[in-house]
Amino acid sequence: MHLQINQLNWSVTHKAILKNINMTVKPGQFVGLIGANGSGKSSLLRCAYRRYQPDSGQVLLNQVDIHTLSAKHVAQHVAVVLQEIPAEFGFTVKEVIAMGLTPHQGLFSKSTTYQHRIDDALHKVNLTAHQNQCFDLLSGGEKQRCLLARALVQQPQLLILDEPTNHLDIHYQYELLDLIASLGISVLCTLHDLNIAARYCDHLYLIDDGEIVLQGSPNQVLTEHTLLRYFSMDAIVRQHSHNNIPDIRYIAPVKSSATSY
Ligand SMILES: Nc1ncnc2c1ncn2[C@@H]1O[C@H](COP(=O)(O)OP(=O)(O)OP(=O)(O)O)[C@@H](O)[C@H]1O
Repeated sequence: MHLQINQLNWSVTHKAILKNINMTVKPGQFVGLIGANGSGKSSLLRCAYRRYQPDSGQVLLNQVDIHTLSAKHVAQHVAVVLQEIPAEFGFTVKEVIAMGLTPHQGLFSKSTTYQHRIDDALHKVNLTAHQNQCFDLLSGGEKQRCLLARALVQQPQLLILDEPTNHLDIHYQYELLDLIASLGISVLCTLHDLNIAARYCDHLYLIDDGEIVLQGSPNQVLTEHTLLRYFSMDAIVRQHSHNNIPDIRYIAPVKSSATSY
């Protein structure tokens, strides 16, 4: 799926949050959106999956304006995993995952395909043993994996993820991103861990105060200069010898007006 964002602006109570955003996610591309806290990453994702209506500009899915498409049509092609984990669901893990099939109901309900998709997603996120447990009783990381499984059963062509590694231990951070990368679908994903962004993303967009200020390959974007200027971090950036991607070693935060104690 091809996602194109053109000259998008979005504001809240006259405060501009997103300013003239241009962005492309090509079919099969894993695109990372990085930036400091409050820079506009989640807001941009919300515009991308049509939760927010921009003041101006366009979000195009395969060249069609997303706001001319039905919610059901969008949900059949785009799956979203957010940072916020629902507090009180009252459903079992399996039931939560089955909710991902709602946009396809009628096509798959009660069929073996329906069951197979759920079983496959449970297996992929290693939650088969928890399938009949109440979602509310899962750990934070297990909830995160369950919500990813709910997105996987949708079999989306575009996956939008807001900090998918939140709550995950280091093993599951890598395992889940390996899984997402192996799907071969278009991915737009916010990430705070820049070494993980370097490893998994084909292309990065760096947002600062609502504006895209840099874009390119991880090697082009993740430089010592970028880390100092946009993240106020002194760091040494080398290249991994085996895969040529940036390897960031942080030294110390640089005190700025935003980080005065
Ligand atoms: N609905 C809203 N009403 C008012 N302000 C908002 C709203 N949504 C976002 N903002 C503001 O827009 C700015 C960007 O917020 P956003 O959540 O997009 O940042 P972010 O880059 O995702 O941050 P973080 O890394 O901390 O998750 C923040 O200053 C936030 O307070």
